[in-house]
Amino acid sequence: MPTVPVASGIIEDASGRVLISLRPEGKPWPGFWEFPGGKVDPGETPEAALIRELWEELGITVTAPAPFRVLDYTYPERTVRLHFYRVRHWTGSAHGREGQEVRWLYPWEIPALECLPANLRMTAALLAEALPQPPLCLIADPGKLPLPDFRKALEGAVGAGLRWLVLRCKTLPDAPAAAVLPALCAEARTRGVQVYLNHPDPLPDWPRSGRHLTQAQMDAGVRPGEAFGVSCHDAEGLRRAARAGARYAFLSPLFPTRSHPGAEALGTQAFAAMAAETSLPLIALGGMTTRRLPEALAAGARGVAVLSGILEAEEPAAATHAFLQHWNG
Ligand SMILES: Nc1nc2c([nH]c(=O)n2[C@@H]2O[C@H](COP(=O)(O)OP(=O)(O)OP(=O)(O)O)[C@@H](O)[C@H]2O)c(=O)[nH]1
Ligand SMILES: [Mg+2]
Repeated sequence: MPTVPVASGIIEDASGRVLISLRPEGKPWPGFWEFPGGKVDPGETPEAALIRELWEELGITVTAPAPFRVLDYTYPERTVRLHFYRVRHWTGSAHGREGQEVRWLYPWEIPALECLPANLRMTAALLAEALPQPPLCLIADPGKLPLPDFRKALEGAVGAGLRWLVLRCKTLPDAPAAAVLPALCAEARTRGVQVYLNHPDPLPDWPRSGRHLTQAQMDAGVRPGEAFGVSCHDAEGLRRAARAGARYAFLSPLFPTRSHPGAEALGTQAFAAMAAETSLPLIALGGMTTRRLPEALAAGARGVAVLSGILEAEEPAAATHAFLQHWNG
């Protein structure tokens, strides 16, 4: 089966929204959303095809498209090689010139729609860009340590460059903790850390960047506009989180872990298979060590989450630093 080259544009406006369009009746995969574009003609470069297609389909004249990703995907009827470009400069007003519906959406609004299967990984790559950087998440559970030690561990991790915190309270915090934790969240945020709250209650007045939810909490309802991620353990959970509008998913346990000795680890193969079929950026959790971090990323994780590996380390700052070295070099 010959490979069909295709050029598609991730057209992005100044507010960060991207344009997607609905495939019309009469084409393969009608009713699925895609990034506008089309087949590269014989003798044409992908860039020239992109410029031509975006004029034909949207009535815009694109300048300086930037190559972003090249992905191959095999449909039952053909294999396509998708040349994705970032498009930030154009003239004209984009509209469905062929009668197709178009929408401007934030990247995290895309997974809720029915999109071409070849584009799932592309959408995950876009969403991954919006994650805290570096994408190392500390799951900080104040129930695991005496409060002063917890505070010291957090300070150490943030001082070492940690930029992503999930504050996990499995139960309502006791009075001393409840008096301290909101201030810890606020302080972390002033230091550039994104704080996601994982808590039995919505906790409306704690400073936060978003919420981290269990499946049950997600089902109970998400506040419109609030950023959230979800803990998932299988493909069905990932599909539900994507439909609900999650910005990322934890997928666990990737490796065997002391905290859940009974749970069977997914392993890298099952993890990779799920990563290939979700539009959410996956954060690998479970038994994570600095040695295993590259394996997790090779399996398709866009980041990793660590609990005891940092919080219960002798030196939380040194442990954080060791994980971050993977990104900071
Ligand atoms: N335009 C576009 N096509 C995509 C995307 N993802 C993806 O798998 N494809 C596949 O790439 C192939 C070419 O797309 P197309 O139908 O837009 O081609 P075209 O504009 O030249 O249409 P035409 O054949 O009616 O002239 C289709 O098999 C489509 O399923 C995407 O994001 N955008
Ligand atoms: Mg097209």
